[in-house]
Amino acid sequence: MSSPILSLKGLRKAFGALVVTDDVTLDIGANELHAIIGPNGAGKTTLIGEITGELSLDAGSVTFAGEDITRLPIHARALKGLTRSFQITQVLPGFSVLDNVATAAQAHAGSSFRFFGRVSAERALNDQAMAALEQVGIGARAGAPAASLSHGEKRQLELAMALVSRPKLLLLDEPMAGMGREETERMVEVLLALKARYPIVLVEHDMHAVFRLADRISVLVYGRLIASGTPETVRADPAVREAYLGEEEFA
Ligand SMILES: Nc1ncnc2c1ncn2[C@@H]1O[C@H](COP(=O)(O)OP(=O)(O)OP(=O)(O)O)[C@@H](O)[C@H]1O
Repeated sequence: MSSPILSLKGLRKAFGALVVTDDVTLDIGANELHAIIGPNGAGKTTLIGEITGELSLDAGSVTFAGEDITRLPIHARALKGLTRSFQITQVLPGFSVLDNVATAAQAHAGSSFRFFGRVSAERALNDQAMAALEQVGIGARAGAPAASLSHGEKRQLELAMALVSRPKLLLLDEPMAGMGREETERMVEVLLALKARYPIVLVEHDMHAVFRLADRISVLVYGRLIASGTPETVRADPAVREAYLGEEEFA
């Protein structure tokens, strides 16, 4: 692997007596979509929280784009391009889809537009927002109120809001959650296009989606990585098959 965009070394975290991250060491390549799978309660969301800085670690280190960020707070990590989408994004339902994304772009840009006039700054933010909406496949909905979007379109909007923060790595926690077949298929198509532009860490329960998207897969069980490798290796791994006993993707 060329030098990884993200390196996790010996991560450990316990909630009381419950060890939820148990000596996790993992490299995420600069050009890969890396899926993290595992049964309910395995510690996947916790691991994402440790990467973003929402959760503190008991031990271990996190290196991002060559820099040790273990002690950096969440907003400092976000500014460096470590971008989480889903579960924390605030969509403003009364605003249009475009305004939601433009507002997110402005929040990220901070004062960097201060040399522009107000009108050209607004135009630049709107152009950026429109480009992000096109990338996630809902450009045609730009003028609609966010409240009128379907569940699947809302997740696409959240993804567009993540894209305008100029991510160096996208962390996606269950982007297909609550979606029907068609919406899932649309999101898979969006992510297939995005993975050519961004490295992605994907936590997802939908195994069809995972196997279509992932370059590599890591499997967490009770906070421990039991396997990590290409989809073919992971699918054939006896320990993984045991953890996923009965699931058709591993049959
Ligand atoms: N703040 C907390 N305090 C105590 N226990 C917690 C806390 N957050 C998570 N846990 C526990 O840590 C374990 C891992 O939870 P986590 O949500 O990371 O799992 P997960 O793999 O993402 O699960 P799912 O697939 O169901 O979303 C679970 O047993 C959960 O109950």
